Amino acid sequence: MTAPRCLDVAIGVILDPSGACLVARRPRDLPQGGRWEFPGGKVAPGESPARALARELDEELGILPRRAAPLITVAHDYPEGCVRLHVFTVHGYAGSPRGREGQPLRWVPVQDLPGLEFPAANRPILRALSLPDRYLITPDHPDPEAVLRGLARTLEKGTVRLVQLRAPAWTQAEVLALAREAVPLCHRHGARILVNADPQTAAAAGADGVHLNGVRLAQWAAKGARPQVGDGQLVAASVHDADSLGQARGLGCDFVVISPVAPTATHPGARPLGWNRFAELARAAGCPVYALGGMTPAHIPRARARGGQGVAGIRGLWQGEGVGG
Ligand SMILES: Nc1nc2c([nH]c(=O)n2[C@H]2C[C@H](O)[C@@H](COP(=O)(O)OP(=O)(O)OP(=O)(O)O)O2)c(=O)[nH]1
Ligand SMILES: [Mg+2]
Repeated sequence: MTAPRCLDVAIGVILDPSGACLVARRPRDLPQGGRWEFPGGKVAPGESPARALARELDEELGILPRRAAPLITVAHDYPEGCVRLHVFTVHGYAGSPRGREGQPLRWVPVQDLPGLEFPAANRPILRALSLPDRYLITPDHPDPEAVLRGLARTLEKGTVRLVQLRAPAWTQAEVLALAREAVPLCHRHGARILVNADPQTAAAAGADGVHLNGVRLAQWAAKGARPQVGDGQLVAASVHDADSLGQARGLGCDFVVISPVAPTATHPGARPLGWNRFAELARAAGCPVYALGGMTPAHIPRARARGGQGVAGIRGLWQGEGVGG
């Protein structure tokens, strides 16, 4: 038996230059009624999601999108059926939005969106809006001072806002000591930092979340429990195939890193997945995904065009010593 098809829906996250976003309230008598939503609606047979977006924004708001870019695609099972949301950010449009179907509209700063009640399927959309297009992973260097110097130099450039502290060769106590210095350094630069460690170490360091490597991901998946992190804290994971992606989905990870997409000097023996496989896994992820393995900022458009949030990397994003080879 084939699985029932999902209902395809095109959605626009309409942003103004101040960083506010347009939301509408769904009529009470519809599925998910009374909740806030991003304007959009069902993709008609034979229509592309981008065309459906333009038609729906005209029907619902009387505007024509000028600059729309894919943000994320998420599938979600509601009791009444499965929906697949094709989400675009809209940065420019013709006309001025009004609720043509009588629906109340509001402009809300993006950082305040989590305070509104949205349909359950929207959680990954809010996550994607809160995450940057690159995720720096610190190099595996034997000298903690060199890691901190390189991290400071990288953060000073102002392009990195999300960091994974990764020191696989170190003891738990050494990772904690380094994390206690790296966390305030990142926060001073307005960046968030996840520690690749057990959740207690990440919490003890005051980090913004935990990054699960493949082994920890499998352990937590076997327990069937998402690691306990504080409210608003992130849980991320490293994924290499459909099995580990399924584990991350099961734990409700906030985002994942998929690798290796291209050949990488860090793991010279690993067979690259390639961009097509990356795109397939990204579509199935149900959360934002970063491409890792041979990535530089120049690959961000390619990653985004394939459903990714952006790129993750050591060499390609690091501004200090400590990256050999
Ligand atoms: N528009 C929109 N729909 C969402 C969001 N989140 C979410 O789960 N959905 C679901 C609810 C519905 O099952 C489906 C969208 O259907 P819709 O009611 O907007 O469709 P439509 O505009 O074509 O409406 P209609 O012509 O059938 O009245 O997607 C969201 O943020 N915006
Ligand atoms: Mg609609």
